[in-house]
Amino acid sequence: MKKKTEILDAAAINRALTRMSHEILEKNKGGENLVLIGIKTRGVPLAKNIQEKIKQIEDIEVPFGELDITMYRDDLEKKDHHEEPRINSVSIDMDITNKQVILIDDVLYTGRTVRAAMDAVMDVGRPAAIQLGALVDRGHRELPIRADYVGKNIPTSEQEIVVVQLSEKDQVDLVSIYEKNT
Ligand SMILES: O=P(O)(O)OC[C@H]1O[C@H](OP(=O)(O)OP(=O)(O)O)[C@H](O)[C@@H]1O
Ligand SMILES: O=c1cc[nH]c(=O)[nH]1
Repeated sequence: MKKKTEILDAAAINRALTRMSHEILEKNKGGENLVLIGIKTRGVPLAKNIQEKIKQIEDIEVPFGELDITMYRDDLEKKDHHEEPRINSVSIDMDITNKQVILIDDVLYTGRTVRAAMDAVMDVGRPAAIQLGALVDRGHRELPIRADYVGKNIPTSEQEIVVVQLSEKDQVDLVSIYEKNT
C-alpha cells in the first residue's frame, strides 16, 4: 500500500473536532440530552475528544458509551462489498430512552458499520433519535445513510484507502490517503 497524500494534520483534525462539537451543541440546543457513542477502534478517542470539548464549551459531562463492531474483512485491500459487520461488544451503561444518541466513527464508507451500530443501539433502548458524526466521509455508500456532522468530505476512488491515525492509538494525529496495491 502506497501513501499518496496527507489530508489532515493534528491541527486540522483538532479544528474539525472543535467545529463538530459546536455543531452538535447547536443542532441539539445544548448538551443536556445527549449520549455520545464511539465506534471502536478510532471512533472511541474521537468521541472522547468531542466529550471533552463539550465539557469545555458548556460545562456538561455528556454520558459516553462504546460499540465494538468488526467487519468480517480483516484487510481493507481485500474488501468485497458483501461482508457484514459483526457486533462484538456493546458498552452502553446509561439509560438512552428519549436521548439524542450521537454515534462517532473515524471513516464513513459503505455505511454498513453504522447500520450495525444503529441496530445495537436500538437493542439497548429507545432513543429520541440517532445522529452520526464521522471525521471523514469518503463516499461510496451502499446504504441510505448520511452523517449529520462531518470533519472532512474526501472524495475517493475505490482504489484508495483512507487511513486515520490518532495519537491515542497510533502516536500521531494524521489522515492520509493510500493507494491499494494492484
Ligand atoms: O462504512 P463502512 O464500509 O462500514 O466502513 C467504515 C468502517 O471501517 C473502518 O473500520 P475497520 O473495520 O477498518 O476497523 P477499525 O476501525 O477497528 O480499524 C472504520 O473505522 C469504520 O468503522
Ligand atoms: O478507506 C477506508 C474505508 C473504511 N475504513 C477505513 O478506515 N478506511
